[in-house]
Amino acid sequence: MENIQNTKKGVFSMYYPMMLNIEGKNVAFIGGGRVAYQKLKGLENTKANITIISPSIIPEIEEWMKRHRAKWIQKEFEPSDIEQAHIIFAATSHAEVNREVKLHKKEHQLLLLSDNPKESDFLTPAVVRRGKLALAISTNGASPALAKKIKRDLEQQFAENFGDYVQFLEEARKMVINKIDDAEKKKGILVRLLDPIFCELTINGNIEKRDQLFMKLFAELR
Ligand SMILES: C[C@@]1(CC(=O)O)C2=NC(=C\c3[nH]c(c(CCC(=O)O)c3CC(=O)O)Cc3[nH]c(c(CC(=O)O)c3CCC(=O)O)/C=C3\N/C(=C\2)[C@@H](CCC(=O)O)[C@]3(C)CC(=O)O)/[C@H]1CCC(=O)O
Ligand SMILES: NC(=O)c1ccc[n+]([C@@H]2O[C@H](COP(=O)([O-])OP(=O)(O)OC[C@H]3O[C@@H](n4cnc5c(N)ncnc54)[C@H](O)[C@@H]3O)[C@@H](O)[C@H]2O)c1
Repeated sequence: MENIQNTKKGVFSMYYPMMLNIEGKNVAFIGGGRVAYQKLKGLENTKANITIISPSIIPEIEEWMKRHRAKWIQKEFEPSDIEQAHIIFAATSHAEVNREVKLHKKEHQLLLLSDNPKESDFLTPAVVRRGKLALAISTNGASPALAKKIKRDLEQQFAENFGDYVQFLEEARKMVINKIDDAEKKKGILVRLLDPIFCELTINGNIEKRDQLFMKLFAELR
């Protein structure tokens, strides 16, 4: 009940959403169980340097490592393991080990304690990805299960190939920006590209018709 009152008064700390480019950054996992696996999947295609420190890893992680680059060091946590890390996931089943990670991390390193959001520097939202579109859902830690449920709902709303539409918009935008100088005209075409017909034609695979329509619009409005 105390939390409900805090929320009403607006005194809880709000987390800040960001899209991080972590290519080449060192990400350390302490623990190689279910939670570590869930967070690892979220790092797919980020090109981060991932190291897992854990005496054992679950078979799912072993399988995952065949398709994605990550290094497993089979041992228990020691403070020297996180010296070079930019981001740390402490996901062991032992609260005291997680606490030790917190104790030894430096001020500038970002730590997630899987068993203690209040003591963490960040949390991980539920994410729906469709190509370059990312929809992140967070409850600020209030109800991870709700974040997951909303994710499932959104997965139904956004077709599997919705990323193709985002790709089309990116390419069309590049062309508009390269070929048109007038700011108002540019904006006009970019807004018209959001007409649902372009989305529908892309999702249904009518690419030729979509591109014809785009060229027609481009010729009319340029
Ligand atoms: C969304 C998602 C993303 C992801 O993991 O990638 C995510 N948790 C997911 C699922 C999930 N987690 C838990 C359940 C069981 C039901 C329940 O307990 O409610 C379920 C549901 C299930 O598994 O079905 C248990 C749980 N979670 C945390 C604690 C510790 C605590 O709160 O103290 C405990 C208790 C552990 C215990 O009892 O010991 C903490 C966190 N979990 C977060 C994220 C962060 C807040 C996100 C936000 O709300 O903004 C935060 C704060 C830190 C973090 O981990 O980042 C992912 C859905 C993934 C997907 O399917 O897409
Ligand atoms: N944040 C979340 O979304 C979430 C969800 C569920 C559970 N949890 C919490 O996360 C923690 C981990 O849960 P889990 O289901 O992944 O547990 P798990 O038992 O599947 O995995 C724990 C991992 O920690 C490793 N480990 C144990 N001691 C270690 C040490 N000294 N050094 C390095 N690694 C060590 C084990 O080898 C194992 O790989 C629990 O505290 C749980 O309460 C968090």
